[in-house]
Amino acid sequence: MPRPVDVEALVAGVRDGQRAAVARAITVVESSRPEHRVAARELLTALAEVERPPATRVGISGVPGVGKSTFIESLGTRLTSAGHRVGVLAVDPSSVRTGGSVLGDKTRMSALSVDPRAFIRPSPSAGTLGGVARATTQAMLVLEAAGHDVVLVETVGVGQSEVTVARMVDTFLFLTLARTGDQLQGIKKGILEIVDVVAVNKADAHEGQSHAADARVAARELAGALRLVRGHAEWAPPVVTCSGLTGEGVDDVWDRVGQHRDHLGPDGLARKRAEQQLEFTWALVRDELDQRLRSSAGVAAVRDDVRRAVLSGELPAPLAADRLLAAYDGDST
Ligand SMILES: Nc1nc2c(ncn2[C@@H]2O[C@H](COP(=O)(O)OP(=O)(O)OP(=O)(O)O)[C@@H](O)[C@H]2O)c(=O)[nH]1
Repeated sequence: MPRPVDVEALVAGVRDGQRAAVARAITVVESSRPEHRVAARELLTALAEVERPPATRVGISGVPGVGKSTFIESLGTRLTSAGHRVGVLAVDPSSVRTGGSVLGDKTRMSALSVDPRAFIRPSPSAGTLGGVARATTQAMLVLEAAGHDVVLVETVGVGQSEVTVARMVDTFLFLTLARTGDQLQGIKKGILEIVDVVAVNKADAHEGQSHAADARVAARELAGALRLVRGHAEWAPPVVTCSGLTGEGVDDVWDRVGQHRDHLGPDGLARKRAEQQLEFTWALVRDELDQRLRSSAGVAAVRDDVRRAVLSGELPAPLAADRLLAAYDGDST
């Protein structure tokens, strides 16, 4: 039997920043159990009333191996030493498929995971990217109500995960590595359109040689490429170099995040967040519709027939789509 949720006690615990309450509250808001959904709504409504200045929400992305965990460990411990309270969340679309949670792995952030001023939560595996995004957005609200003034959301560049994260944060930071030749190789064009700050990581001595100069060349090339892609946009994303391992340049990266925030200003930030809420609303609706389509009895009844007819060339795709949609509509009316 699941424990019943004492929403009032949970709200009080979260408000006091008690770790156990924060962890439990996140479990409740992430849960898809019907009894939790009711508690989650009550909880989120009550937490929304906790007055806190808006936290700094930063998305951090980069390919596997770019050094995200090491960077977050370095940045996070600097921030907590400076008096901040830091929450780390993760959006890992691969956990949707495997049911496992990879990102936000505490063992890879050994100092931050035992830091009393930090709270790390791995990616939920909530069924779909939309489900993960919903869970993470709500976890972010819990962390903020608990007094975390910085929330870092880590993601890898799989599928739509970067765009999803960019839509839930104030500033999107992309970590990359210096490459010889084409700096853009391996960077999805879409990334350049959504980044606010870029950092060329591992700008240190490794494999027996210094990579700081390569990183600076890479940063210059990337800055040029960004100017081409973004044109004369209001904000020209800065490209800096850093090393999560030695900590060099990490403060500079954070300064750039701060500059981006200053550039938005309080009104810009409020507008951005309001627009994100609207986009998120529709993303949730699309996600839910997709789920309903998959579980529709009407669609299930005609699916095999339609499949056979399309494969044999009997039924053109637009007509096939109409048939599936009619079956779905029949289901929902
Ligand atoms: N030289 C150097 N190596 C680094 C740096 N940051 C991370 N590494 C190394 O790069 C490897 C990957 O680091 P992680 O921090 O686990 O990277 P990640 O991007 O979180 O990795 P994934 O789990 O694969 O997504 C590890 O072997 C780190 O020791 C850095 O700034 N400089």
